[in-house]
Amino acid sequence: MSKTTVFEVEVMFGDCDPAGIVFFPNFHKWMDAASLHFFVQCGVPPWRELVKTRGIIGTPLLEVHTQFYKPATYGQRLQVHTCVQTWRDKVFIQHHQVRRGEDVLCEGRETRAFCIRHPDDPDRIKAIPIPADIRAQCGG
Ligand SMILES: CC(C)(COP(=O)(O)OP(=O)(O)OC[C@H]1O[C@@H](n2cnc3c(N)ncnc32)[C@H](O)[C@@H]1OP(=O)(O)O)[C@@H](O)C(=O)NCCC(=O)NCCSC(=O)c1ccc(O)cc1
Repeated sequence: MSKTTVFEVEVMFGDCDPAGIVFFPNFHKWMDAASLHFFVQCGVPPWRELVKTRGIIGTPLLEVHTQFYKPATYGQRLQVHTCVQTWRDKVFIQHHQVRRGEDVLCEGRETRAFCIRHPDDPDRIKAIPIPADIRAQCGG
């Protein structure tokens, strides 16, 4: 079963719209930060190391689905609970639940892939089969 990690966020005034509620792209920014935090917490080296040792540039996003249930505002502390819901051959679905204590504010499901630079074209990237050792580190 996948590990679950928790990434803490303190909402700042500048994260909010004029009505004082968090502007939605910020939830996606925090989910992306929580995604990398998940792998680092599982013992996977950060991408700047993996690119040098294995050519892996990171886990770009292929698809995202998010539902928003309750708003948040500045001065609040949020927790992003992250796990990998599904592992396929080349892609995985990472699930993020953004909570304020017991309250669930929103949930996102991101489809991501481990990618390298395309061997034939430096402007493109290419998904690789999910490395078995990384999957095992994440409890997959
Ligand atoms: C990811 C790709 C390289 C995959 O292309 P290919 O290498 O040719 O892969 P394939 O077409 O063989 O597909 C591989 C798998 O991906 C799946 N796939 C491919 N595209 C998609 C999309 N768009 N949605 C869902 N699933 C997809 C496909 O179904 C295959 O799944 P399995 O059958 O289960 O294996 C290419 O689709 C691409 O370049 N997409 C654009 C990625 C992008 O620009 N994302 C947004 C910005 S990057 C970003 O936000 C980021 C975050 C974190 C980081 O660490 C790095 C970057």
